[in-house]
Amino acid sequence: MMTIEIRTVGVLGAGQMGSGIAQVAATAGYTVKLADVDLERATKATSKIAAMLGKLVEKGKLTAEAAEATAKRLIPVAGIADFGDCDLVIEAATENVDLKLKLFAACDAAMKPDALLASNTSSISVTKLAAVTKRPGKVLGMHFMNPVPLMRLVEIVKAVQTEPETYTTIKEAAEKMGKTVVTSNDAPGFLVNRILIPMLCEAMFAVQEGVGTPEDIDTGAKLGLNPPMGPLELADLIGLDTVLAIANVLYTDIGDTKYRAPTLLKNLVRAGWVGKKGGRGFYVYDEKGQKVPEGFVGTITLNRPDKLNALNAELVGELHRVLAEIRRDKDLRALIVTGAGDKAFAAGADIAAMSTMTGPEAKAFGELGHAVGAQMETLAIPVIAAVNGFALGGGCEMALACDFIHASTKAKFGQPEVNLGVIPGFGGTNRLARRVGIGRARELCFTGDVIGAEEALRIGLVNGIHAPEELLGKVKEIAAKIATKGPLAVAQAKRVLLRGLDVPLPTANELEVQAFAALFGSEDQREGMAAFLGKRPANFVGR
Ligand SMILES: CCCCCCCCCCCCCC(=O)CC(=O)SCCNC(=O)CCNC(=O)[C@H](O)C(C)(C)COP(=O)(O)OP(=O)(O)OC[C@H]1O[C@@H](n2cnc3c(N)ncnc32)[C@H](O)[C@@H]1OP(=O)(O)O
Ligand SMILES: NC(=O)C1=CN([C@@H]2O[C@H](COP(=O)(O)OP(=O)(O)OC[C@H]3O[C@@H](n4cnc5c(N)ncnc54)[C@H](O)[C@@H]3O)[C@@H](O)[C@H]2O)C=CC1
Repeated sequence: MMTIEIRTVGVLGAGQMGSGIAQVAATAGYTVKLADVDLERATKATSKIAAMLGKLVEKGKLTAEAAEATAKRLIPVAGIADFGDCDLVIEAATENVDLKLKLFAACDAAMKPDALLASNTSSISVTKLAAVTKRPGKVLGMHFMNPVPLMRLVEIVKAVQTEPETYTTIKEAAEKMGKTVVTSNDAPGFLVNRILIPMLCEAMFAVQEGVGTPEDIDTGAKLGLNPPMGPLELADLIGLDTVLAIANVLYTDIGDTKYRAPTLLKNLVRAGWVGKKGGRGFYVYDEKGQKVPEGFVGTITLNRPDKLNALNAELVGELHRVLAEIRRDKDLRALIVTGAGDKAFAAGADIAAMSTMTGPEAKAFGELGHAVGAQMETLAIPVIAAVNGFALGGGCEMALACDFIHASTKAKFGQPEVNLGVIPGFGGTNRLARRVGIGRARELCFTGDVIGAEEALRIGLVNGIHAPEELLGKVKEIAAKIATKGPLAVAQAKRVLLRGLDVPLPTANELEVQAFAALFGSEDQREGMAAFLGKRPANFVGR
């Protein structure tokens, strides 16, 4: 029986696997139609693939002409209805049996009768998928490995119904994409995941039972068994939702409790911590997908929400103590300050407590506030204010003592002390003037006006504004990014930027050059430059 010649390939699902499959198929010379839940996602993925091809050109691994020709062969489409002229469709949507059954039926209806239909599923029965189509003989599994452009294997899974010609044609297509093929019959997990997933789950059980930390388990596996990644790093890369889905298929279809998923895995997925693609799993990742060691970012929450986190002696004294502890912590690389509740960062110094103060008492309180501000400014690590609501009076001043501020769109800022017959006593005059300029600082301090987040952004009081529910996540991302940089370098940058504000420019430049030179010879300087030259991420130790 003649089989179809493959010229146009449809890829359904433009996530990490679908994008990789589209890239290798287009590189192999196929015209590729890429679809996801909508055209926007498919277009975004296509642009990402084009950027990836650009990087290969920069690295000399692909010619500019080849990259351009490959990018031209990639066409984002709105959905399955556009697969009518495809000779092969490879489904790479989320690992969910009901979804895949639905997508297979829809693809079958849209595709021409002689076209082939493959699934990149990691575990779901291909026989079951074939059975919902009118072309069961033309269906099979085409299981690529992650990351697709780098991994050489494709596991072809024969459904019970798969015709020999379908297998041969797909094997040739996989080989044209530069892959080596192994063949599996249709059984839960096929060959590779039957072996891999129990191993990943066993590593998770070890964490769950407190046998070892994720870091020790991964290091043990890497150095003791020699795979390029540890099992928990690999689980994060695959996607914990995908690992859970595969584990569930193995457990349900084989029926042996040894395949059950660990509660820890279920909980991480419930929390939305699905691994590298979601920014957090067993490890935390920055937006470039680089691992951020945990424990490097600390958070202080001003916690008196019933009084809008107003600063009383107890709260400020506690802050003083905690900051002193943080100064001694050699592991922290960034600190976030935020307010409890959804209404305030801090609505100022406690007015009830201040109302009975004498001049000398007020002086002592002001000095305590300034001591806290100086503690934050002179910490070696950056301090970021996540302003989630009112930041008035002492609250605004506390945010100003942080290195920079991000705010929720609901945040409000002001120095309303003149309404109480006093002036800011915690740095609100001078730090505000340095942040937004003397004219704006004067106006805010003289009028007591309260401004919204947009205006605060416009005048440079805050660096960014975010939806309230996204604020802390965004600030954590920034802090996590800082935590991946050289801690000594960040500390020197913070020191020079602060001290340089108060001295003439030539002196500030001298400070800079001294700090620049002082970093040479540090382990971090050697590591940072060696990592760049070795084309690998740097692993800074803060020495
Ligand atoms: C003991 C002294 C402190 C020692 C620490 C040292 C710190 C550093 C010393 C430096 C001294 C100088 C600091 C400084 O620059 C001076 C100031 O900060 S003066 C204060 C400036 N802030 C304000 O004027 C804001 C006052 N608050 C408001 O205007 C409103 O609360 C606000 C518009 C923010 C919100 O209004 P609304 O939504 O209607 O909420 P409520 O008003 O009902 O507030 C709920 C609850 O919280 C209490 N509260 C709010 N702000 C303060 C405050 N600053 N002090 C004390 N209590 C506050 C409010 O009274 C309500 O409490 P209930 O018990 O429910 O009535
Ligand atoms: N992540 C991995 O390491 C590997 C995953 N696989 C398999 O590849 C498939 C995809 O996995 P990933 O790319 O990792 O997941 P992913 O979460 O990165 O991508 C899934 C994509 O499917 C899309 N999608 C969901 N519903 C859809 C619908 N109705 N129509 C069109 N698109 C839809 C999503 O929008 C998303 O872009 C799964 O079957 C998985 O088991 C196979 C090998 C390795």
